Amino acid sequence: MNALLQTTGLTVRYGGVLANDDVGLTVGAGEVVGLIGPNGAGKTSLVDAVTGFAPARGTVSLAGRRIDRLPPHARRRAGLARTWQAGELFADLTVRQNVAVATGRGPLRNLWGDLAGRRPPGRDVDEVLELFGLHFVADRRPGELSLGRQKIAGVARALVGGTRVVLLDEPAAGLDTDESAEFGRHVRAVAESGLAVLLIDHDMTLVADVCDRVYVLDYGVVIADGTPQAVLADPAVRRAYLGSELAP
Ligand SMILES: Nc1ncnc2c1ncn2[C@@H]1O[C@H](COP(=O)(O)OP(=O)(O)OP(=O)(O)O)[C@@H](O)[C@H]1O
Repeated sequence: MNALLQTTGLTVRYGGVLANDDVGLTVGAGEVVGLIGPNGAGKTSLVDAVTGFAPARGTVSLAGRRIDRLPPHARRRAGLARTWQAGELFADLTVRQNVAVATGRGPLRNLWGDLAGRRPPGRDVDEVLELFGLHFVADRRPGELSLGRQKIAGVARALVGGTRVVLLDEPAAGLDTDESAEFGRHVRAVAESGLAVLLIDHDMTLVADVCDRVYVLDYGVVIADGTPQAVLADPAVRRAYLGSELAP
C-alpha cells in the first residue's frame, strides 16, 4: 500500500504537556483509518500538527512529499483537508454557499482564505454536493436540515478542490444511531473514491463499522494499532479506557 499520508516521529509539546510523543502513522488511498483514545490522549493535537496548526517535531508527508515545513494554507493546497471539532456551518449561508466557502469564492472568502488557501484543481462544489446527496437541499439553510445532513455538509466542504487526504475530527458527535450509520456510509464512499481518510471519533460502533485500521493514542503515545476488532479487544486499550466508555 502506498501511504498518501505518513507521519514519523511526530511530537507535540505544549509547555510541560507532551501531547504527542513520537507518533508514526500511515493512511493509504482508499482507506479509512481511525484514531481513537481517551479524552486528552492527543488526537486533536495530532490533527493540528499534521495540518500545520500546532508546532511539531517529526515529519509529515503527503504522497511521499514532505509538507511539515509548509504553512496550513499550503498544506491545504497540496491536498490535505480537515474538519474542526466545532465545525458548525454558517447559519446564514445556504448549503451550497457553505460548501463553496472552501473554494475561496464564497461570500466569506477573505475570512476563509487563510485556512483554505486558493482553490486547487479537483472536485467542484456541484460534484461534491452530488456525491453526498446534498444537491436536493443545496439552496436551504443548515437549520432546515437534520443534524446528520449538517455533519455531512461539513465533510463535503472539506472535499472541494484537490483534496487527497481528509482528517475528520469527531465529525459524528451528537448523531443518533441511524444518522451515524448513514454518515459512516458517506465516509466509506469518500475513501472508495480514492481519498485517504483519518477519522477521530468516540463512537466505537462507527469506528468498528467504517475503519479498515485503527490507531490508539494514550497520553500522546500510540499504544495499539490494527483492525478495529483487534484493537478493541486489546487489554492495553481496555485499560487505557478504564472508567470511560469503550463499546462495543
Ligand atoms: N493549546 C494547548 N495548550 C496547552 N495544552 C494543550 C493545548 N491543546 C491541547 N493541550 C493538552 O494536550 C493534551 C492533548 O489534548 P488533545 O486535545 O489533543 O486531546 P484529545 O485526544 O483530542 O482529547 P478529546 O478527546 O477530549 O478531544 C491534553 O493534556 C490537553 O490539555
